[in-house]
Amino acid sequence: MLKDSKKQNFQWRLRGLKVHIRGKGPLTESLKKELIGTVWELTDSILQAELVVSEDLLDVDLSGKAVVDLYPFKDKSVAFYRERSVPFVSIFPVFYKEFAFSEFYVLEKSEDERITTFLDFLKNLGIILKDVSWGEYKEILEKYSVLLFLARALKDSFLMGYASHLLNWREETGNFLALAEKVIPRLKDNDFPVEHSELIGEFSKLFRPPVSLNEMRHKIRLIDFVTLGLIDERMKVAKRIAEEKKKTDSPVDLREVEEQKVKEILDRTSLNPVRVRRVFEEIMKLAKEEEYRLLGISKTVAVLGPMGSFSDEMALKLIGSRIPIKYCASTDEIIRMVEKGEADYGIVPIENSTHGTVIPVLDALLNHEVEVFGEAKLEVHHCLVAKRRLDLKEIKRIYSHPQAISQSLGFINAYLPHAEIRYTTSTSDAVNLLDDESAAIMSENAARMYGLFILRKSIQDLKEKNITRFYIIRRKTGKMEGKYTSLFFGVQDKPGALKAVLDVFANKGMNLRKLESRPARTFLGDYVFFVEVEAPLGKEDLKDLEKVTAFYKIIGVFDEIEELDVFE
Ligand SMILES: O=C(O)C(=O)C[C@]1(C(=O)O)C=C[C@@H](O)C=C1
Repeated sequence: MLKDSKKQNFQWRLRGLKVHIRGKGPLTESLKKELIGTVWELTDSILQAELVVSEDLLDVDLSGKAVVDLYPFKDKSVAFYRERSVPFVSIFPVFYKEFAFSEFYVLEKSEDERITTFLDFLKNLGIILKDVSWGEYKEILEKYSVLLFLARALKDSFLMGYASHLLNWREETGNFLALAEKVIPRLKDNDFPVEHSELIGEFSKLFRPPVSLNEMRHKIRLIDFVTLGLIDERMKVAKRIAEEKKKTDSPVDLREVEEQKVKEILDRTSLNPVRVRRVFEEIMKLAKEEEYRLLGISKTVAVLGPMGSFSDEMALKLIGSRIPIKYCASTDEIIRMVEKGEADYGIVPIENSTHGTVIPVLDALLNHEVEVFGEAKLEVHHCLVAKRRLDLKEIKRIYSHPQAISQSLGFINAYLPHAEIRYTTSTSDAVNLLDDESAAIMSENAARMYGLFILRKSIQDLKEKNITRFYIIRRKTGKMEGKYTSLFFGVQDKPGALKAVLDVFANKGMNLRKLESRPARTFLGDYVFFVEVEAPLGKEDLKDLEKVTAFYKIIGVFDEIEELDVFE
């Protein structure tokens, strides 16, 4: 127990062992530095062990003395004692005030009577001594860092600093002074409540196999506590990352980073990979929620990724920031995410002035429960890009999204007839496939973002009016506000059935902007129709539609929008 922490010479008693710290004058900054000690010098009487500490081992006169080495980075300290032929025992953990520990690991020891007496003394205190190899020691050090993080959860500021240090121990090895600088401010009050030591002592049991059911339950409780402390710590780091993201306007949600992380984790476990994945995905979800909250973002927007796709460009135009964007691998995934509530909004291309309707989007809108509540247009210019400067005739393959390929067919047929066309899930995704003999078609922005070489600009067939129209979707609300209505319908297989539906619109003076037919996927020749009507359909209109259709499904009533509010 620490008796007097304010005076220069202070001592405490732990399980009968009196520890005395030597020092002159008041507790100065330099003495505080010394408190980060590493060696205990064993005097004649073991009960008067004296702590002689220094941040620099070389300062200590060790002649004729035996030493208890407490320095955590033992490859340094053990070599030091060996070189000087000082009898020593190298133990872990640092039994500073945490003398409550019930286990000590002994890494190396000299044959010396004082050392033997000292170790016997520890044993008599009920402490278990375990000999460990260097490999085991490294593992223990890492586990110990987890333990110390618990101390952090307990708001013990000294151990808090030390714990964070230990987690970075590889980087910090050899930089003891820097460590001291970090930890010393935390020693300011010099107040180490002993309860913490005891609790930490409890936690040391984490490393001992539990025997009774009670012990096992206790151990699980402790592990949960430590896990929570670590998750909390993780959240703090994520929030700091969020601040960085704000500076660079980078998205919070980074699927590729997450996927890579999960892969590394799964490589290290033999547990059920599906469940382990779920655990970590949930933790990352928590981190993302915290990041969004911190950044004042309450809504997220799913678009086709990776960054640099035309959908990304559209989103940036509508939102003004990439922070709320979630990048998806396909338009189908976007629609599913919105349907499930995993993203508040989705931005999907519905048609292009050169290539026409984006069929996969149309089909997905029929099969999922989402609602279009806005539309927006983007002028699209394509560039031919490559990893290096290439002559067009050297290009063996061209990678891009089917829409971009189709919009640039004139150029491809004229200048790249020899090249093989390979489709990608988005224009920007082509960057992941490029090699030295291939080119991609993507936006100028994407090419710059990925540091690609622009071989030709504006290669799309329609030079001025290559425009893509996007639908902005959300989960179904049933609201019917806006100038336009999108709907699917089916009719009976009889003459004039389609005309009867079109007449409903014609008789009401409603112009049609778009008409498509899609296979109903029942029998050959069965179709579902899609129309965009230049009017908001009301209850009466729907009643009239019901009379002439086999079914209908409203996809949305909407207006053209210029911005999308994610701060609501
Ligand atoms: O690495 C980041 O950018 C983070 O914000 C951290 C984190 C995570 O929790 O692991 C969170 C969100 C990103 O989707 C990826 C990873």
